[in-house]
Amino acid sequence: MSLLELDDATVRFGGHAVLDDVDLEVAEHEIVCVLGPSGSGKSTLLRAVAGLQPLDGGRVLLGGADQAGVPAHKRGVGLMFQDHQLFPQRDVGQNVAFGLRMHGAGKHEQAEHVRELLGLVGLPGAERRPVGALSGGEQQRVALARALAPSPRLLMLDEPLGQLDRTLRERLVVELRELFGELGTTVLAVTHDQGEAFALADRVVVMRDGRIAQTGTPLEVWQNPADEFVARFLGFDNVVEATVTGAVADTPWGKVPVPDGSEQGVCRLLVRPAGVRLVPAAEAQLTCAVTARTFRGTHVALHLQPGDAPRLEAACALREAPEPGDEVGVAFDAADIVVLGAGVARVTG
Ligand SMILES: Nc1ncnc2c1ncn2[C@@H]1O[C@H](COP(=O)(O)OP(=O)(O)OP(=O)(O)O)[C@@H](O)[C@H]1O
Repeated sequence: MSLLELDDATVRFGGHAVLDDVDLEVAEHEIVCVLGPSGSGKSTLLRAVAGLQPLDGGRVLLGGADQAGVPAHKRGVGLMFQDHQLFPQRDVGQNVAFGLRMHGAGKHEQAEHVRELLGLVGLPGAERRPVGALSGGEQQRVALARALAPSPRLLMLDEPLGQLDRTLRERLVVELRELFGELGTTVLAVTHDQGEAFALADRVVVMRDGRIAQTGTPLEVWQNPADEFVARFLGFDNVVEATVTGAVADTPWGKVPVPDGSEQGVCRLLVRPAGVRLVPAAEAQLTCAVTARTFRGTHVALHLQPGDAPRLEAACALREAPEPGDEVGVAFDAADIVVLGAGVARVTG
């Protein structure tokens, strides 16, 4: 049975549905990340589950029980917000113990549990440190320990690493995943950063205008974005109109191969940058001018201009990367080409 179930959940503000008939299930021990542009309804979804936002329609069930009328503090869910909301005048230990005191734990029991939690989040012995003297990453860990303290059956994180710098975020996200795995915590997190969602989640849910645009494992969503909106949200820009006949699509870039079993007819087509290969002129399907190249650490991103057809983004190894102004030959790989489902292209925020 699912630990959390949303059943046609709807929230309206001023007549506009900010959550629009949302169905979602989160299994016990699962880590689900809700991803979407600003304003797509991610925080509203969390608030509705937490009991901080009443529903205008549908149901939220926790452990199979309808939560209608159940106040936030009786739902057994933990919430951690972006801005940590620690109590600045209290020390680390008092902050972490806050939720325990609310649950009536004794002093000794509290101290023992706080010690354990601070060890878990990588801040052993930090009980007496003033919160104001901690770095952003340390504050984040304290906020996490505080949210975990009452052992919530569901932990909800709203942009948990939003304010931290990139290196710290990348490290913490790995630590969080390990920690949740060890503890068997069920997690529903929201973020607008796909890297964070993909690194943290067992399953991602992409939201658009209050609705779920796609759900799947990070790999499924990355490999097969459901539509143009999801593809563009993930940062893919090589999307054009095409007509698929058999194993070939007619595109503004010429004929490109598509995977076996692709839907036939007029469609939107995604060519992932990895599917644009630089080849010698004799093998080229298309000739392009290199207009820009950006070093991305693991690869080089190239902007290619093929005559008057739409610009193409390609990815290649540093040692093979041509210079801006060079002419290159291009061939396409079916494995990195996706026939997208119908969906109107628009990414906000
Ligand atoms: N209390 C409210 N009253 C009126 N409108 C609201 C209220 N709360 C949220 N909204 C609107 O609902 C929409 C969704 O907001 P929500 O905060 O859920 O989006 P989000 O995806 O979490 O965005 P962000 O990533 O910017 O936090 C936005 O258009 C927002 O302005």
